[in-house]
Amino acid sequence: MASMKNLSGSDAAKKNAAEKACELVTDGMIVGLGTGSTVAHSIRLLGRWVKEEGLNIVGVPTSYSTEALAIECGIPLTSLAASPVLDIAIDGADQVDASLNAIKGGGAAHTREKIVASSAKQFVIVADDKKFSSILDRSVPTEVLPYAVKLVEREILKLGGTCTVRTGTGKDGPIITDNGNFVLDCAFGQIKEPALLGDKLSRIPGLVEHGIFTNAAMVYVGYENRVEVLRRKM
Ligand SMILES: O=C(CO)[C@H](O)[C@H](O)COP(=O)(O)O
Repeated sequence: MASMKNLSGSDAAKKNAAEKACELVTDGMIVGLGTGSTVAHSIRLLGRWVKEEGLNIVGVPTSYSTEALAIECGIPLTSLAASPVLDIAIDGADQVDASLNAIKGGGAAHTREKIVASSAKQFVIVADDKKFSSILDRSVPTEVLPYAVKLVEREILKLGGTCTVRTGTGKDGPIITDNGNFVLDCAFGQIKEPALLGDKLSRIPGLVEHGIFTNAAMVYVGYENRVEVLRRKM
């Protein structure tokens, strides 16, 4: 079984990071809502603020699961078609380095996550300390048109990587993304130049999107009893 979600990390550390980042959200904002167990803590807290304190925000979800959670939490939603520029996007990550580069896509939502992150004036990552690494070396999730899988596999090999079609969500065969595509997890070993690798992946026909994110303005790293905030150097 090929699956990405093999990270531990304490829920308290995730919650600390996710809730601290909510302090960036103010009245009137359009907020990109990421996907995963860490940012779910942000969504629940924002929902409480909407219900109990009258916080006036609208969210743009990055997946069907986040849409359902946001609705359950009482956060009004809009779409990118109606609200193309977001004030902030908050999302989790699978691995992040000191230069604020990140690997995302453990939940197979990285295509919509990247669209939302890129539509925001400020993209903020929330992660527990286990996700922080001196160098990115996890597999890079890629979303791939089923029609193009063999071509993408060959191109990844040419780039020095190996890839596995992701399975393991309770259905036989490949998992299917919210956009109807496959996920190929691509291992490259240590990624010394994440932006360069990202550019090369973006040029492969049929590869819809990859999980290397290089546009975070801030990363909130949560520990059991504190939060460290990393800011992009200008
Ligand atoms: O990129 C993602 C989904 O595609 C998630 O943000 C990432 O996998 C982190 O998830 P979690 O907070 O559950 O560890």
